[in-house]
Amino acid sequence: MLELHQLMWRRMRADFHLHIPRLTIKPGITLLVGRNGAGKSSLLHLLATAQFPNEGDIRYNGLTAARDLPLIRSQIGFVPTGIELYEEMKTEKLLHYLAELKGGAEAGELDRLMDAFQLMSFRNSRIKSLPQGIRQRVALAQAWIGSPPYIFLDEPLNALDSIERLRFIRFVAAHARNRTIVVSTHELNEWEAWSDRILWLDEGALQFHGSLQEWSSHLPLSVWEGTIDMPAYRGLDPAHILHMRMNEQFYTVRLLGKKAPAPQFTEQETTLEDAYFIRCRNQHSSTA
Ligand SMILES: Nc1ncnc2c1ncn2[C@@H]1O[C@H](COP(=O)(O)OP(=O)(O)OP(=O)(O)O)[C@@H](O)[C@H]1O
Repeated sequence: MLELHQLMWRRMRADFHLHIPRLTIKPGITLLVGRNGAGKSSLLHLLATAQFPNEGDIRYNGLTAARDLPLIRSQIGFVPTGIELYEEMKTEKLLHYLAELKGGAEAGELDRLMDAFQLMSFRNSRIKSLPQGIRQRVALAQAWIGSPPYIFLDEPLNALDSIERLRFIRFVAAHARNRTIVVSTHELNEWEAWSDRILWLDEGALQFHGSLQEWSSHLPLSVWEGTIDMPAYRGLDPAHILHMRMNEQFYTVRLLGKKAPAPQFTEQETTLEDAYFIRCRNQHSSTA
């Protein structure tokens, strides 16, 4: 469990600060969402002790960086975006080296990780020769060395193909028990079936933290789907349209609204991404 108390961090030479008065992140998968520049990477760097807050602290099951930094770091797996790997090293050598830095791996652990991340056929390839998606898999695999109880992943699906994305999400979900995993992502729908909670940041401030069900409940707009002709389609507010598919002269539309735009529209289940659009719109219109 992670507890944040009066956390304040100011980015040097930038007009940005992250301020979270109080937050408890429980074990399971927490999705960290927000617009570009909201502070997701900043928060992950703080959680991973790659940065330290200017004020306040983070407790890792009661441990604090001020007293217990090496112990905390030994319990963290972190994948930042744009992670730099040792280009000249071969995959297996790199994982062994990183394992040594973390205090060593258990017998067979690196083979199991290379197997889980489909890296066996690249074990003797130099990092610099690997395609982007394979490098990302090496970056993801290293975070699990030592089976750490805290895992922080910054946009981990970047560069992975669809099959690898699903395989990775499944792997994370299978290893989420008794682990606190925080994943920054713009792919809410891909994580929807596998996650426990959402944490939404905007301009460095916490906007929401709760279950997926709470995230998608009590929203000011609903989601509707129906088929209409071109004149009716032209009358819709484009800002409310989520999807549109044209078949001959008719349009099948999925959109946001307080009520159905026409009688043939039916209310749809609100996905995590729909709820994100609704919440962002609502916040924007209330602050405009
Ligand atoms: N290297 C940097 N130098 C200066 N300012 C930066 C740097 N990286 C980020 N920032 C600024 O810090 C703030 C927070 O950025 P951060 O990267 O934490 O946001 P984010 O939510 O992760 O965004 P994204 O979704 O684009 O990755 C933003 O105002 C951003 O412009």
